[in-house]
This record gives sequence, C-alpha cells and structure tokens, in this order.
Amino acid sequence: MKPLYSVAQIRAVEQLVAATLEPGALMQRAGQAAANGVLALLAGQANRSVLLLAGPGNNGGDALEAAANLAGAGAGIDVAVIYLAGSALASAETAQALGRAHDAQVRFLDALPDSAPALVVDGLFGIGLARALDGAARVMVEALNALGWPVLALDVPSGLDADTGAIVGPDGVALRAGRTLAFIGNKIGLHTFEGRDVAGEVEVASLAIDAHYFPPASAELNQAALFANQLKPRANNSHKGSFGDVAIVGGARGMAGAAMLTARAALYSGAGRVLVAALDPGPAFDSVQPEIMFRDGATYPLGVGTLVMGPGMGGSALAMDMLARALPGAAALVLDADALNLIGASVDLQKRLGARTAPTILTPHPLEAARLLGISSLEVQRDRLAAARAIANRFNAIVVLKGSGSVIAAPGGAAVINTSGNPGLASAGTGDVLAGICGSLLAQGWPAREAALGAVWIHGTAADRLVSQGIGPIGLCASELPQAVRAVLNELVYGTAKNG
Ligand SMILES: NC(=O)C1=CN([C@@H]2O[C@H](COP(=O)(O)OP(=O)(O)OC[C@H]3O[C@@H](n4cnc5c(N)ncnc54)[C@H](O)[C@@H]3O)[C@@H](O)[C@H]2O)[C@@H](O)CC1
Ligand SMILES: Nc1ncnc2c1ncn2[C@@H]1O[C@H](COP(=O)(O)OP(=O)(O)O)[C@@H](O)[C@H]1O
Ligand SMILES: [K+]
Repeated sequence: MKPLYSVAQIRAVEQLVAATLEPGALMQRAGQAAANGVLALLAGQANRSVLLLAGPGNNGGDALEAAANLAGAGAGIDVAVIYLAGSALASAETAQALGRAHDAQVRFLDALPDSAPALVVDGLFGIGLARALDGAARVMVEALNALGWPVLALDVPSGLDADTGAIVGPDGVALRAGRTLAFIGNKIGLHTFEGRDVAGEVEVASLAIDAHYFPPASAELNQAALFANQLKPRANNSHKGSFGDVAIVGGARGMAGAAMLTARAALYSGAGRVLVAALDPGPAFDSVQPEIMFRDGATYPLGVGTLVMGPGMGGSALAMDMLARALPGAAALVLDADALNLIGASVDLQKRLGARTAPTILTPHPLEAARLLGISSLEVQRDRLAAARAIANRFNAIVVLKGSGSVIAAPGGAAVINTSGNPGLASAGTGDVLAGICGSLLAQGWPAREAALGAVWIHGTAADRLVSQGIGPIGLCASELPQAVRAVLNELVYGTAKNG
C-alpha cells in the first residue's frame, strides 16, 4: 500500500510520537533527512551553494536544522538562509534550531542572492499554513517562481493545501518545487489538482516512526498491485464469448467520433465483441476498425452485458429514454459525458441510478461532477476527494473524478489517487477512451472497483509511454491511445510488451 494521510492524521501521529521523545527530536530528524536529501541532489554538481528559506513555524525549524547540518557536513557547501521570522514567538524547537544554525556559521541573508544557488530549500510553511501567502513570503515565492531555480520543498511546498492540493487562496500563490520531501507520512494534496505541478517528485521521510503509530490511511496512491488479482493470462481454450460484449450507447449526429473512440478502446483493451448502439444512423461500418458492429440504438436491448453510455450521446429525448430504461436493468454500466449531464439534470434518473444493484462506474470530469452534486466545478476542485466520495455515496457507484491526479472512490471506502498520465491527455476524446477501457474490463469480469482502478492506471500509463516515445504531450491524439493501452495491458499480464 502507498498510504496517504490527512494533515489531522499527521498531527495526531506527531503528537503521539513527540510525547515519547526528547523535545526537538523529530525536528532534528527532519533536519537530518532534509540535509541528506540536499547532499544527494548536489552529488557531482560543481555549484555547491544552497539557499534555505525558513518561515516562522516548525517548517522553518526543519530548514534551520538542515542548514546547520549542511554547514557542518564538511562537504564544501556554501549555506545561506533567509529567515522570515514573522511576529509570533518561535517554538522552543525552532528557537533551538536557530541557535544551531548560528553556531554553525550559516550565512543569514536579507534578500535573494544575485546568482543562482544549486538548490533552494523551501522551509517557509508546511502543514501549518493557515491563509494565503502575503507580505514578504509572497514576494519571495513570486520572485522564485519567476526565476525558476530548482526547489526542494520540505514537507509541503509553501502555499499548497496539503489536504486538497489547492493553492491556499483567495488569489494565492505557491512555490513550485521540483521535489518534495514529505515528513512522517505522504500527504493527499501533493498528488491531485495543483499538487502534482507544485510538489513535483514526492519522497517520504518517515523520521523513523514505527508503523503502529499510524491510523488507517485516509487514501492511497493507485498502483498495479491494487488490481493485479484480475490480470490473468488467457486460456488457450477461450473464444470471443469468454471476454464479454461491450455496447457503446452514443454517437448522436455530429458526435459519432466519440463513440468510435470508446469502441476502439474497448476492443484494444480486450473485450470479446464491441458494438455501437447509435442514436442516429451513421456510417454502416468503421473502415479503420471493421471489427466494430453497429446497431440501431432505438431498438437495442439495454438489459444485458456491459453498456458504456454517454460518449457523443447528446441530450435528445431518445438519449433520456435509453438511460431511463438502462438504469434499472441488470447490465453493468459505465456512465460518462452526456449520460452524466442528463442524470445531473433529472431527479428521476438520479433515483434510478441510486437504486441500482448491478456494477456501475461513473467517470465525471470536474464540471460533470459539479452537475451531479449541484455545486460549482470550483467547489469540486477545491476538495476533489470529498467530491468523489460524495458522488460515490449518493449514487452507490464507483466514481472516477478525472483530471490531474484522478480520484477513484467507492461508496464508504477509502479513496485512491492515480499517479500516471500527463497533460497530453488534456485533449478532446481521451475521456471517451477511458470509458471504453472501463467497459472492456467490466465485460471481462473485473469487479467495478478494480476495473476503474485498472482503467485509470492503464490509460495514464499508455499516455506516459507515448510521451516517452516522443508522441506528445503536445498534440497527442486520443485515437493514438488504444494501441498503447493494448501494449500496457499485455505487459501487465505477460510481463513483456506485445503488439507495441
Ligand atoms: N513539531 C514537530 O515536532 C515537527 C514538525 N514538523 C514540521 O513542522 C511543520 C508544521 O509546523 P507548524 O505547525 O509550526 O506550521 P508551519 O511551520 O507550517 O507554519 C505555521 C506558522 O506560520 C504561521 N502562518 C501560517 N500561515 C501563514 C501565512 N499565510 N502567512 C504568514 N504566516 C503564516 C502560523 O501562524 C505559524 O506561526 C511541518 O510541516 C513539518 O515541516 C516536522 O519537522 C516533524 C516534527
Ligand atoms: N493534465 C492532465 N494530467 C493527467 N490526466 C489528464 C490531464 N488532463 C486530462 N487528463 C485525463 O484525460 C481524460 C479527459 O477526459 P474528459 O475531460 O472527459 O475529456 P473528453 O470528454 O474530451 O474525452 C481523463 O481521463 C483525465 O483524467
Ligand atoms: K515548505
């Protein structure tokens, strides 16, 4: 498990452990871990200067401890500190760390140096950030963001909400770090919304705290281990019926492409048979993908198999009617795009959705999630975990709240944050591909939660693979994803890439 903790949980662990140790012991461990991290990053670099920013609280104390350690490390490092003490009295631990930094002959500066240090260490604010950055801290952060000097953040990048991944506002700023060294435990906000961009690569320094001090995690990071029990090699004696039927309900006039992308994704992720139940008569077949079958949506039976409803479905009376018929049925459902918007606008459809017993996955982006919850997309983004959990509980379904750091939530269950994927996915049609993978895995017998976890991980990893091959992120097309999805899935099951 790759656990994620809330700020309240980290504080509780800290209190329990601190009571068993000498005062300042945890801060000293944090300062040592930070210094070790800096030394590792400086290895082999000619520039040996490090600038540490220390704020008024214990995060500043960590930076001051790190500065004292670096100055005393005998590694030829030029250590400078900017200490923004603020008006409140420093804690006893931070005051002690300040004394150590002075004793170690660290240079104290009033302003940013003229030339770039090898590394800036951000100890301005950690989990104690209580409001938007202002005054000298804001000026400093804005200047450093403009300069682009490499930054290692201690615990949390200053300005970021460690619970939600939002930049604390209104009109807030956060220091963009290339790396973050999280103390005690990993934090939710480093991995979703603005968090991925602001925190960069995250490492955890547990400060030698024993596992029994930790409560059950409030969330975890997605990884293949969470769905590995579904990754099974295929029996020789299998046939197309062994891997399920997926019907895409969508493709209204002018939007047939969305349904085609979903259908191809379902095919390339291993469904036995894929068809499009089209809302409007479109092409009789897909000349690029002739395996895909076409049916008239108006007469298509909606009670069996796996249905992916929504891609290019539109908001017509027929679309509404098909949803009303499918929701009470026994088919496993993936609901995306227009299907979610129709449900968001209809109390009747919401009731039908909440009453379902067959497997159901909802894949809203933040605006679709906002419509389902009757709030604004800004409110959804301000707390993505809470929004995903609220939708899962209200509609008794597995939810994928999409976006950077997609959140997968189950009713009553702990949420999972996805780490794969990149901005190459920020283009039209990639969500249709995700819905197709979800449907395909459901049709192959995966339970809904594993199907959602697997689909999101595979979708993001496919995009990462394409980017590593020079395909994107700029200009990566949704239609390029399915083949990469196939390669990633085969690699997961068989260990080596097939059909690259
Ligand atoms: N107490 C301990 O033993 C340990 C603390 N740790 C460090 O301590 C941090 C938490 O320390 P704190 O609780 O002191 O919190 P912080 O150091 O994150 O910040 C709190 C201080 O900043 C002020 N403040 C908050 N928001 C502000 C803003 N926008 N503008 C100006 N001032 C603002 C507060 O009034 C307070 O003085 C963790 O993130 C971690 O880095 C770790 O070293 C682990 C051990
Ligand atoms: N910046 C990003 N980083 C990672 N994943 C992203 C990013 N932007 C979009 N995605 C992913 O791409 C997909 C986009 O889906 P969606 O917004 O529904 O697009 P569309 O409806 O056009 O297909 C989702 O899976 C989302 O999580
Ligand atoms: K910090």
